[in-house]
Amino acid sequence: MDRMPFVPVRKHKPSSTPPTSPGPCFPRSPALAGAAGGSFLSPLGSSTAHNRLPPAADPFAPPATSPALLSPPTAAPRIRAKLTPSAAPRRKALPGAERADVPGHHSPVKVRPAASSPMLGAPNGAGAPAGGFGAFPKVTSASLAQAQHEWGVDAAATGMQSLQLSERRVVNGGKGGGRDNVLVCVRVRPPAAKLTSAAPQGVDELAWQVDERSGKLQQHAGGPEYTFDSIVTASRNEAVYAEAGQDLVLAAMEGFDAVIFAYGQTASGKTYVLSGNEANPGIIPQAVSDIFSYIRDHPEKEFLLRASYLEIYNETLKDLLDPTAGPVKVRQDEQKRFFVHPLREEVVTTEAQVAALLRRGAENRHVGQTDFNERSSRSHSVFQMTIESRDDPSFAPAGSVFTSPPSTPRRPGAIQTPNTPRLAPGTDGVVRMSRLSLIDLAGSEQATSQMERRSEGAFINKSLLTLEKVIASLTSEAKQKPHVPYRDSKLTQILQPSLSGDARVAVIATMNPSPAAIEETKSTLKFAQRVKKVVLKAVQHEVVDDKALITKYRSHIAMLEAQLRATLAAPPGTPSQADLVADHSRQQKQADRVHDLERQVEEFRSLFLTSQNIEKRRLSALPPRPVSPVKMTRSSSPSGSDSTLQERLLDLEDELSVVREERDSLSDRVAQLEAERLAAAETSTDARLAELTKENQELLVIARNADVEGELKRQERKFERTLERYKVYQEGLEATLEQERKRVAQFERFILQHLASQTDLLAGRRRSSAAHLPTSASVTGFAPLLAESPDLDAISPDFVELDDLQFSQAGRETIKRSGSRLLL
Ligand SMILES: Nc1ncnc2c1ncn2[C@@H]1O[C@H](COP(=O)(O)OP(=O)(O)OP(=O)(O)O)[C@@H](O)[C@H]1O
Repeated sequence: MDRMPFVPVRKHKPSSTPPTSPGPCFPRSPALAGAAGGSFLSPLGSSTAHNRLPPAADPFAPPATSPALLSPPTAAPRIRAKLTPSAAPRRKALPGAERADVPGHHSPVKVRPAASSPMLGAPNGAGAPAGGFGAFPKVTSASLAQAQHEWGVDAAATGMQSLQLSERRVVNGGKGGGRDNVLVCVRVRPPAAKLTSAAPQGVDELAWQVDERSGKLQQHAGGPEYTFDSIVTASRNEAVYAEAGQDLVLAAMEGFDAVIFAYGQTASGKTYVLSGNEANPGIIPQAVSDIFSYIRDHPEKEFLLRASYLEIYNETLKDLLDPTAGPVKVRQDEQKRFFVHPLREEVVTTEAQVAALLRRGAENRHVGQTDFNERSSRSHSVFQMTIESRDDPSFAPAGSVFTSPPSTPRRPGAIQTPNTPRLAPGTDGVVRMSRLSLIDLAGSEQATSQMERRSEGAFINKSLLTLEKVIASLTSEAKQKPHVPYRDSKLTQILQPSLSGDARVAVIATMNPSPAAIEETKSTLKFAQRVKKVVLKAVQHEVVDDKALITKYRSHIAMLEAQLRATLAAPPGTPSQADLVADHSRQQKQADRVHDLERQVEEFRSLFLTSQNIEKRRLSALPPRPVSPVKMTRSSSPSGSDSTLQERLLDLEDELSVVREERDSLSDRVAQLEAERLAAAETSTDARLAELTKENQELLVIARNADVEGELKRQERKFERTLERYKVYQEGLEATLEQERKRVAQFERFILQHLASQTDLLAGRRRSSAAHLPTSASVTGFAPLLAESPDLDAISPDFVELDDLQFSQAGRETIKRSGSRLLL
């Protein structure tokens, strides 16, 4: 399957109605599905089928395959713009999306598709209107029976008797005169009691009487009757899409700008109808699905699609695909048309890609809880798809052989496949460029209990009020056309190019049928009534210069191919023994260059969508189909043995499919090799990176070590110097100490001598006093005497005459510090 589950933009409680089938990504309406083998036939190509009123019992029963689908697609109407000199891009659109609009109310490019077109539906028959929006016939939607079944509402009891018809007539089918009005479809939400399982299962009182057949609506209590293009009460979103979406999507595919917006009070179902949920896909997923189906069904064209997604919150624009980018602004070009810049646009090639993009954008949207809606959109969101297309000159109608010569010479031996470039440089045709805008407006609300919600509400209401004023001015019947205040809000600035005339516009007015919401519903209906009067003159946009992205990409591919040719044509290396290595590396470089150019060409080509590659993408998701024995037999039988042209064609088709398979397997091989090459490159890059990191770390360590060493050395030197200083100091101290020691010893000696002499003297005196010994007795033997004398301790230093002693200053101080009484 090429469809991935579609995740809705907003979270909704699953519809009370079980889906008719499990919800694939962007599931098609069962009404849109083809009959054969579940395969899908373009809903756009089979609009006839949609117009058939489905059986009452099963309003979404698959229609029979339209034979028109099998007709050669060349029968499609070819529409060419007759561009005047002033048809150069009149408005500067989004970056890379310049467009040439055709001025004038009677535009030569405003073409009504032929009713007999196989793409556009059946010949004008019952219910197939002509002209205006009706040029693309309307389809029926769900019946009252379904609505009643879904809502569990007794129509008689609720005053909705008029809904009891199983078929609805096409409302407001045709408008002539080259002018269209805005298409307005009212979508009536189920009553609250049916939305929440928590709510009592009683029947909500309904304030409105709805007649889906005539598109009329009136309050039970009386009051004005409102008439719209269509009214849908069914829960299934397919019904709304059929009424107000599909025609516009088709128009967009044909080169018309188209805008669909949902308007209504908060919680009335705007997001539900636009985005829906997996079980009940909304307008956006259905539109995307149809866009891809249209491409599948138009092999004569090639397409380039891109998408953008932005929101307006509190009058500030935010690019939902690139929310961190700088401020997004609305600017005006020289034609005074507003455009948004800068805005990220992404080229998309599959539905799954678009679904992913929508999911990404939705995650960045502002939502909050209000008194009325658990997840209320607090912003207006604008999802846009830009569609570029052009005729494929190399297209050969179904059944014919692929005969066009390739525009790019291939390398010898390269397999020529139908995927070779389709357009040679210089043969580019006119490009159609259009934009489909799907806008989910924030809900208007009268009052809310929360502060933040209140300020948001003020912005929301202001922009909606400005929208109303703009609509009022546009529909004014005053002779002098009033000023249209587009400028007063971002929303109206963005809508200006569409509302001012050259786009197709549909408004889905959503309403809550409860009496509690009557005032808001009335104001929604009044708005819808007014907007219906806006007259449009939609024009088909064609671009003849190279402003279209499709042309730019094609030119780029041509340039790359030229480079590729030049690289391939480069003379082969002249190997010489001496220069063998250099030559080898040159050849390697050349091969890499070729590979790179081929990859680039392939990458750019893959952005283009054709019925062929879209189908290939879809099939590549399926398991490979074995070649049937019949085919093998036929392809191996000698050519010419089948004489009929039919047989020959079948053979050729088989050959073609073999070549395609071969091509596919080669592409796969290329992809595999590329992946291997990238992996190898990555591995070697990783290895080199690791090496460099290691080296770097080592260098860092070395650098740091170098530093540490330096630091250590510095410290060491410092320590050494300090040590030296200390050594000197120590030496000084030691010298001083030595000196002091000497002095002390000297002093001791002196004292001892002094004591000895005193002792001697004393002893002499004693002797002389005792035996009259002479006082000149020798002091020899003083020491033993000193040691032995018990009286020595009693010798008082007081006897020493300090003044007589030879002390140094230091010695004196030492003695002083010792507290000796010598100095006292
Ligand atoms: N037709 C419907 N069928 C079933 N459920 C619906 C339908 N319309 C709305 N709902 C439910 O009603 C609730 C509110 O719907 P939704 O969020 O779409 O309203 P809203 O108009 O977008 O509100 P807001 O302006 O606050 O964003 C949702 O839970 C949604 O599922």
